[in-house]
This record gives sequence, C-alpha cells and structure tokens, in this order.
Amino acid sequence: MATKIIYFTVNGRPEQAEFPVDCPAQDVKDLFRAAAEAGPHDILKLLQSLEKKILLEAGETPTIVYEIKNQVELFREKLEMYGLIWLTDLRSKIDNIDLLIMLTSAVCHDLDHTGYNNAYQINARTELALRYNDISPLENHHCAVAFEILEKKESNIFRNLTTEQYKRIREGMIKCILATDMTRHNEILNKFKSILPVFDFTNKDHKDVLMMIMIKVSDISNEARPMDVAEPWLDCLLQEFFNQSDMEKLEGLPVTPFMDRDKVTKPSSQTGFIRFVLFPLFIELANLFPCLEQHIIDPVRKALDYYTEMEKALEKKQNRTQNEKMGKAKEMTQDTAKEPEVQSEQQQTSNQNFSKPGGALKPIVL
Ligand SMILES: Nc1nc2c(ncn2[C@@H]2O[C@@H]3COP(=O)(O)O[C@H]3[C@H]2O)c(=O)[nH]1
Ligand SMILES: [Zn+2]
Repeated sequence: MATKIIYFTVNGRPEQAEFPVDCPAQDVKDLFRAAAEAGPHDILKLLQSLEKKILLEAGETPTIVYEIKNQVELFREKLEMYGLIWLTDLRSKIDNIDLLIMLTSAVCHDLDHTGYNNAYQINARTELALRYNDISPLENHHCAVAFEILEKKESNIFRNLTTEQYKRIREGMIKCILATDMTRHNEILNKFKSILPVFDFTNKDHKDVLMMIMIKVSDISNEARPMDVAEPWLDCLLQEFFNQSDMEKLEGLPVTPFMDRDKVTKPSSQTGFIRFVLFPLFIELANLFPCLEQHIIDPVRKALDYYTEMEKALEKKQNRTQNEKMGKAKEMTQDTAKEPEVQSEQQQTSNQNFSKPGGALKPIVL
C-alpha cells in the first residue's frame, strides 16, 4: 500500500504519521486535534469501533489495518504499539483478543498519571501508595481507572463479548499495565531473554511475556521516533522529572537522582537511558523480530550519537565557563594583592575571613 507522511501539530507540538496516499490530509489533522482534546471516555469510545472491527473482520484487508491505524493513532502517545503490531505482522501470530488487550492496554496504561513517580508516591506516603501498599501504586491506579471507565455502560467497549472473553481481556490488561512499572524492568527482560531461544507463539506463558515486552517497548520508545518529534516530548518529560525532584527537595524527601536538575542534563539523561535501558530491551525484541532493527534500533543509535555530541559540546562549554571564572577570580586576587596600603580596617577584617576555613575565597596566597 503506497503511503505518505502527514505533518501536523497537536497543542503546538510537532507530530507526524504515515497514511495511505489517498488519505485527505485535512481530515487527519482535524482528527488528531479532536483526539488531543478528548478525555479518557472519548478515547475508549473510539476504541469501540476498533473492537468491532477486530471481532467482525478477523480475516481483514488493508482497510481494517487503516481503520485500526486511524483509531489508535489518534492517541499519539501509544501509536507505537500499533506500529509494533503492524511491523512484526503479529496479527498472523497471535489472536485478535490478544491484539485488543495490547492496544487497549497501550491506550490506558498511563490514565490519570499524577506526574510524580512511584518512588515519590511511596516516600511521600501518598493516597495511592497507601491504597496499594507501596506495590506499583501508579500502575495499579492506571489499571483501576481503566476498568472503572470500562464498567460504565456508555464506555464499556467489551460489553458484547462473552464473560470468558472479558475475563481473558481483564487478566491480560492487568498483566500488561502492571508490567510498565520500570522497577520490574530487569525481571521482565530477563524472563524474555530466557525464553527467546525456544520462543513459541502457541505457548501462553511465552506470549504473555512477549505482550509485556511489547507494551514496555512502546511505552519507552520515544527515541525511536524522528528527532524533531522526539525532542520536544523529551523536554516535557525532563520538565516533569525536575518538577518532581524540586518537590522532593522542598519536602525533605530522598531526591530521585535521575530527576535532579543539579545532577542530570538532557544529553546525560538520554545517553544513559539509551545505553542502559533502551538498547538492552530493544535488542532482545529485535532478536525475535529482526525486521524491527531498522525501525527501533537504527533511530535510537542515531539519537545516541546526537546526544553524545550534545553532551561533549555541553562539557566543553562548562569547562570554558569554569576556566573563565577561575581566571577572573585569579585576576581579582592579584588586583587585591597589589593594593595593600589603602585597605580600610573593614577590608582587612574581611580578607582575614577569606583565609579562614570555610571562607568564600582564599586570596593572596593563591
Ligand atoms: N530519561 C528518559 N526516561 C524515559 C524516556 N522514556 C521513558 N522514560 C522513563 O520511563 C518511564 C516509563 O514509565 P512512565 O511513563 O511512568 O515514566 C517513564 C520515564 O520515567 C526517555 O526517553 N528518557
Ligand atoms: Zn507509565
């Protein structure tokens, strides 16, 4: 199917997506704008038509793909999951209920996010931490909110399914959404690595781990998107990080190091995240689906180069500023050393203070 890229903005943020060539650009733009203003109820209502399509047109044609794409791409945040399903041709390997679980989980997995992570919730003893006994408070909350919405008659997109099917979807969604707690990252990744050599799509345990890995990948795959889309999103994320660490400092709580504005910069945050989190995860998924290499590994490699260069440039700039400061301090102290006779009594006292341990400067003897 021939496609084209449509560029647009949502709430001032640049976005882009691939569509069939005959898709009218203006319609897509309006659709995305409407979606950006939509609340969780609207989102689930829109998913309803996706569910119908999955159930009614199981042996789909490119049209249904387009439908799914349209429905899911409305929610920029999680269009990555659709992309992964499409690129890996997962529709030929797992059934429609599993696809529905993955897509719905991707849309719902961050519902009602507070902007403060689990560490904060637990340390600040928030209502969520108390309610969920410090066990993945946020993810438990996102999932509970999703099902609260789904229980409502007007937004229950699963109402036409059998009790058995609903049970399976609920179990699957809970598993997927809880898997997005990053403190479980190594546990889930290690499980996946251990089954990879014998991976079997018909084995339920294997499939469950794969679904968890897929939602994790789509959750943290911002850097796999084009740089001009990924960077503004990252700026917002860092803003959220700094906001949390500022609050932790203000409230006397342990400060989350990777969120501390005094310790991390944009490039240092990304080079670390790409090396230690993204690559190890993405590489394993690409081991199962080699076709993903060009879509998730290559762009992330580019992002790593980009942020490595930015980090070097920043370090150079910081060194230069520091040298300049030291140079100025030296000049000042030399000037001070040249004018001993005209010092007032007060100046003499303050110079003595500088020489004391803890004084701001140690001039003259420099
Ligand atoms: N530094 C960094 N962290 C990220 C990036 N993408 C996702 N994350 C983190 O991974 C977390 C996944 O769960 P959340 O969405 O709650 O919060 C996310 C961020 O804390 C990224 O590009 N850079
Ligand atoms: Zn999340």
